[in-house]
Amino acid sequence: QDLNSDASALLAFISSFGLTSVRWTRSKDTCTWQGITCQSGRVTELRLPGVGLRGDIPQSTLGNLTALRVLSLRFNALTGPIPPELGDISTLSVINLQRNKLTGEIPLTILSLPGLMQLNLAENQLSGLIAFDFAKLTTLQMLYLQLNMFQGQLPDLNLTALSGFNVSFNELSGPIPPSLSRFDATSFLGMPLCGKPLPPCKDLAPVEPPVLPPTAFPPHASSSENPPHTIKKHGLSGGAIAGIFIGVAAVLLVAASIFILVLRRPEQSYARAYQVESPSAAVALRAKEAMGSPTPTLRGPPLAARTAPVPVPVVVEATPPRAVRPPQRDEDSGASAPKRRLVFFGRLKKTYDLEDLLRASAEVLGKGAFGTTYKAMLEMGQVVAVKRLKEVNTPEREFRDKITAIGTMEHPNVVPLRAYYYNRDEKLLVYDYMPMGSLSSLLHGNRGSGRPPLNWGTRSSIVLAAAHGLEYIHSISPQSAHGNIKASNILLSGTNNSSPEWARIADHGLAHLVGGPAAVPTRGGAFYKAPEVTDLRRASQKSDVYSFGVLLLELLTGRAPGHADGGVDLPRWVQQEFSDQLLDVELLRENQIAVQEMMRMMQLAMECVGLDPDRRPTMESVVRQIEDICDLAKSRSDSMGSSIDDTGERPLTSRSGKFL
Ligand SMILES: Nc1ncnc2c1ncn2[C@@H]1O[C@H](COP(=O)(O)OP(=O)(O)OP(=O)(O)O)[C@@H](O)[C@H]1O
Repeated sequence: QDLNSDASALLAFISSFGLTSVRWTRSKDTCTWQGITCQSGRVTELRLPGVGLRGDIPQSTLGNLTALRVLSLRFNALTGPIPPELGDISTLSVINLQRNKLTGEIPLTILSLPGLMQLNLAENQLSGLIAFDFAKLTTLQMLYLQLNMFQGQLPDLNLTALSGFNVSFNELSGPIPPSLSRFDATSFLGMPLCGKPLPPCKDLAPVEPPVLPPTAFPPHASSSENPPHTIKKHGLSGGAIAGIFIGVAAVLLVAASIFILVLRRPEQSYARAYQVESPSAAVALRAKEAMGSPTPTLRGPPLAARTAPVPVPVVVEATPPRAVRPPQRDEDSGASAPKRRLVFFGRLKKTYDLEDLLRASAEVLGKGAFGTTYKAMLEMGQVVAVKRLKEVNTPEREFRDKITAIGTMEHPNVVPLRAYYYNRDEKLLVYDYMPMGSLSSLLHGNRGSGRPPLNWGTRSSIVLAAAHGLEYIHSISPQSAHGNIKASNILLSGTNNSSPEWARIADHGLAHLVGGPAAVPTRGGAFYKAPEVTDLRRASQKSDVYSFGVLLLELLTGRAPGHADGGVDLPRWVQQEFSDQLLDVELLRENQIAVQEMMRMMQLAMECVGLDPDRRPTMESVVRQIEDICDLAKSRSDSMGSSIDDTGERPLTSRSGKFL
């Protein structure tokens, strides 16, 4: 077999889909075709992510590509079964069919591939058992099967090379076998599984805490919510109940809380993204989002970033040495070449391009009102945050003008937009990655599980930084407003809170950029919204001030808005009971002077959340007032002349050093 027979197989494959955006023709060298890589005169890689392939994968085509190493047809609309003939391609090391509509079982032939390293079949409609034959794939490094309909129990797969694994949101049940217990809880979400890293299968066994996603969402603020449907209490044996009833109750409580922490986020995320109420409904509807567009997903193991509340690995592609590719760009997604460029802002040297982005390792950080945000790790080591916008109804010209205005903003407390990509089907925004995640996860994440309290000095320095950022946005023009100020849009750049840049505002300008129904707040965003705002696009500077006031109240009370005191909104709750009793328990260790500062800050917050927009202060005034309050703290700490205050914590004003 040779390149000619490879070309025939490829043409037979593509022609079965009828009209596609893929233009392969015999008149050009096969190795220059879109998505094709050759080595030693054979086709070794076939990558056509998100090109709109619709229909069954044809039989007797791909099987003839006998030198193929990488097959990536992710993000298409492929239906029918996975062709068993893939198992005949003994050279295959990467198969990525993520997010299609494939049905049936995984062919056993694939499980005999001698050098398979990455298998990503996530987000399909595959069913059947997860066969014990997986154990034969001794070279397998990544196995992603999440969001399918696999049933039965997990087999004991002693795959020592496996470093990425996810079976979340299938129909599996029973114990997690010991060989898979080294993966964290996020690999097993949404199903009645038990055993490490989830709570043990027997209720009376001691509860081992699962490995929590580092920023698993919170805490006390959400305890009133219904637990996910997978949380089940099992019956207890009679003797044990008699003996240790109280102990068991406590253990169950802890287990349930841990479960809520682990499971709540992904459920929220999927459910929110698909506007449904449960993961299973989300599974059913997710195909809606699956059509046709390339996503920055890529290679390498998913990393557990602190900022990734939902570390669902979206990806996988090649680790094998890549062949030298022809100098073509953007071939993966099939749109016209001239427009397929990242447009960069600012003076920073351009060190990557769209293709690098598409090939980077990616991990979902979360889904918001405007789309999904990914952490992308570029091959050259750089890490960026990529927001993939959904439902942009703004005409191209207007989009480019608005995004340019956002891109030219420059302030130490505003997350810089570095580049964007625009075509009809896909809009990507590239931001600096903020490694410490959001204020929301810092404030609410892992509460009660032993994380150090977030002291007043740290909180006030975040408030001041965010206020500076918002003041800057408002200074651009009288109409310039953020429109979506909330704790998950305040991001932290590192652990050094003495750096003026350490807290920054994200998502600036997006409410105005994205037209249509997407301009609806998410993740509690509604609870930060000023009462006069019905559409985020109509947000004003005064409505930003309102949202900022809610944020202040959140930092002071430690309560996420919308959940305070059984669902009462924060401004009303604080107005009713304005007192230091409302301060976050984590702040109770602070001394009396600090409490006075907090109460001044609470007063300022209440002015910000006044119902009459005209009577709310400007951000300029808010900044001055916060500076006043912080200065008070400074003089107090100076007069104490010690680096450790009488609470045993760092002085309030030492806005320096590490906060954790
Ligand atoms: N530049 C970034 N660096 C690190 N994390 C980020 C970055 N941008 C966003 N994130 C995180 O990614 C997650 C998803 O963000 P995204 O902006 O898509 O949604 P959101 O903030 O939850 O909602 P909304 O779209 O309403 O703002 C959030 O947890 C956010 O803190």
